[in-house]
This record gives sequence, structure tokens and C-alpha cells, in this order.
Amino acid sequence: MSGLPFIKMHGLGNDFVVLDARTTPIDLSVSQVQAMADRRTGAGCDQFIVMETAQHKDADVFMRIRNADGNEVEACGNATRCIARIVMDETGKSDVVVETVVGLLRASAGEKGNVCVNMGPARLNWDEIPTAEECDTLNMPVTVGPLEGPVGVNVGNPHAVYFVDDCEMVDLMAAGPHVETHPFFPERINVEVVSKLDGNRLRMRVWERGVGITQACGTGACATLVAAVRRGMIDGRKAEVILDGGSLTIEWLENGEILMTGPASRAFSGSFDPAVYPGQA
Ligand SMILES: N[C@H](CCC[C@H](N)C(=O)O)C(=O)O
Repeated sequence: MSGLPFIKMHGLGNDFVVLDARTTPIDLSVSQVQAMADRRTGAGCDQFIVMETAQHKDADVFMRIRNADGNEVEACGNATRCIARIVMDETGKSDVVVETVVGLLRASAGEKGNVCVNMGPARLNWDEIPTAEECDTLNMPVTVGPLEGPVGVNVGNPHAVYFVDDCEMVDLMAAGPHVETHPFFPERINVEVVSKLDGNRLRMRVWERGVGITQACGTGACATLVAAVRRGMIDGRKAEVILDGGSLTIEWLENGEILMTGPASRAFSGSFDPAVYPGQA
């Protein structure tokens, strides 16, 4: 297999290697994805995204998502905006549909190059997060260091949202992996630490399942907003979520669906030969 072309993209610094498998199938092993995602041996990325031909008649493209650890996951908000941007640029359409393993995500072109994605419904029951046993997802029994009583939200992927006085002071590198792999979360979990700023502004930092600390997390911002509304921490159902890499506008609609608006940025193009990496497909 000769060089595989890819595009580097990012959403507020949460970065992606994007491959296009709509004409030629691409099958990469876990170790090949890990090597490509590694910032020393490969192009480096948080998630590895493969565009495939849509399976659903109403979708423009299928988006397959793999974390830097090589495992496939259900959702990636920042990448959804990036893939929507690619299809919008290809087709000239301002409204596109991105298909994922957990359903159809509708995206529309916003102002100043932003993209608005309907991320679908927030799932709040213990068995939808999922947790290992029944619990109140508004205050889950998982304490790690100074972090306690997170709110559980599933946005296609699982999130544990901890509210703290000052999220800048949390040693996320120390606590993150212990929450991610806690036995209470059978599918592991993404971890957010959140502080309320003035007005409807929330500051959030994230430890991502299968990756570690990232600059931004779209699904994490969605989970943060839903958790803040459920905890009565903001007025109404819309807020600005401020991440290390910038801010996203999130709104939790009365019908349960979540709108996420933010940028989708191209970085550079390149190519790589998977054959040079271990664990041939
Ligand atoms: N960065 C992504 C989240 C990836 C979540 C992934 N780490 C998982 O295992 O669910 C986002 O913008 O939503």
C-alpha cells in the first residue's frame, strides 16, 4: 500500500488525522493507529478519523472515530464539525448529515466559519452512561482525590462531570486516569472538571478516555452544559464553555437534544505508509 493521504484538522486544538476511505477501504490495526497518533512516530493526533461512504440514505458521509489508543469510540464533537466542514467545502451545501455508529448528526454552517452540530439527545440513565450498578447519575459515587460526586452524561460517549471551585487547581494528570478506568465505569469514561465563571460561562478542562488531557472536547462541553443545567448552576439552558483551546457555545434544547457551535480548522495535508508501522492490518 503506497502512501495514504491524510488531512490534519482540529477543533480548538483537539486534533485529528483524517483519512478518506470513501473510494478505497482502509483497515488499520490498533498498533498502526497508535503509531500514527503518536506525536513522535507519526503525524500525531488525539483522534484518528476515517471518512467512509454513508450507509444511511439521509447521510452525506460516515465518520469512524478511533482514539489515540487505537480503540473505536462512538462520538467526537470537534471531529464532527471538521468532517462536516470537509463535506460542506466539497459539496457547497450549508447543511450536511454526518453518520456515526450511534446515529445521524445534523450540521449547519454558522457565522465566521463556525459549524453548528445537533449532537442528539443527552442520555442520563445509569444504564445509558453506563455505570456498573444502578445509581443517581446526578451524583455518582466515584471519589478520586479531591474529586467527588460527578454527574454522569452520555452524548453518544460517556462523561463524568466533576464540579469544583477552581478547575485550574485540579491535578488532572493524576486524577484523570483513575476516574477513566474506575470499575464503576465498565466502558471507561471521559472526565471533565468544571468551575462556574461569571454569568453563563463555564470553565472546563478534560481528561479524555483513550487519549489523556486534550485542548478541547466537544462532547465533553455538551456533557458539561447538561450537567450544569441539571445541577441548577446556570440560568436557562445555554452557556459558553471555555476550554484550554478556546470556547464552544452549547445549548440543551427542551426536546433533549444538544446543539454545539464552534470552529473547524484545517492544519496541513500529508501522507503516510502504514506498512512502515508495526502490526500490519
Ligand atoms: N475529543 C472528542 C471526544 C472524544 C471522546 C473520546 N475520548 C472517547 O473515548 O469518547 C470531542 O470533541 O467530543
